[in-house]
Amino acid sequence: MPESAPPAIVFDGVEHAFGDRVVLRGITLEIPERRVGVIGANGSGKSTLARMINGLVLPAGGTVTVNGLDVRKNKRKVRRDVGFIFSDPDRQIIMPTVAEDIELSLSRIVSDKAQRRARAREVLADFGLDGHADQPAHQLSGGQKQLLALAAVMVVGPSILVADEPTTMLDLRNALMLRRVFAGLDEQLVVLTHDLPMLDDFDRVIVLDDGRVVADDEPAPAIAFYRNLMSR
Ligand SMILES: Nc1ncnc2c1ncn2[C@@H]1O[C@H](COP(=O)(O)OP(=O)(O)OP(=O)(O)O)[C@@H](O)[C@H]1O
Repeated sequence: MPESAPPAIVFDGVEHAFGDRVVLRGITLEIPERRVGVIGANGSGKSTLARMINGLVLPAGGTVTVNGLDVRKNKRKVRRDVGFIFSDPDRQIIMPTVAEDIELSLSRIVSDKAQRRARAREVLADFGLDGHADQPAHQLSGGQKQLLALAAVMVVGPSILVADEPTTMLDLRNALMLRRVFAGLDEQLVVLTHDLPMLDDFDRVIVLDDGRVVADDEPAPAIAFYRNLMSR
């Protein structure tokens, strides 16, 4: 990213509540870093914060800006720029077969069917799923489904990827595989996770507690702060 580019993600005085429950309290953050982790106790507001980056949740107060665009006013454009991976890939996989799922994503950007089919095969190979193209998607293992969901999101070329607890369903081998895939991505990555070692080589880790940023640092000090907070 050129030094003059504005931070890709900006939260400015963001507040949010669901009914009476206040979930985010005055969040102000500029996030230009490429790999950012967000950690915090259950219910601390991580998912709500992450969903604001692609307009799945709009802030009740303050603004969220992505690639210079106010998310509230540019939801469609921002949705194209921000890929979102849910922790449960079954929420994301739509089509019966693995290849068809990728082809459906591609239909947003490639109009020719034969081109979509060829591109889907390439993408499946990139994500270690070649050989599964014609398999029913529901027959994949949890880790393979996670990879398919990721491939279907990445294939449309988002500039930012937000992943909400991407390793919760994965065994150690697949968690490590996902880490390798993430490490190889050029896109900006925001990961919400309870899998703390995953963040060791990230650029920045943000700690949320009860809707506030309570630490924001390099991984080692931020994770140490969080461990201390949770053991109190
Ligand atoms: N759609 C909703 N309607 C009502 N309350 C909600 C909604 N989404 C989240 N909440 C509440 O907001 C609070 C923060 O939830 P959020 O999912 O952002 O936390 P989190 O830090 O991601 O938690 P976890 O680690 O358990 O996933 C919780 O108390 C939750 O019950």
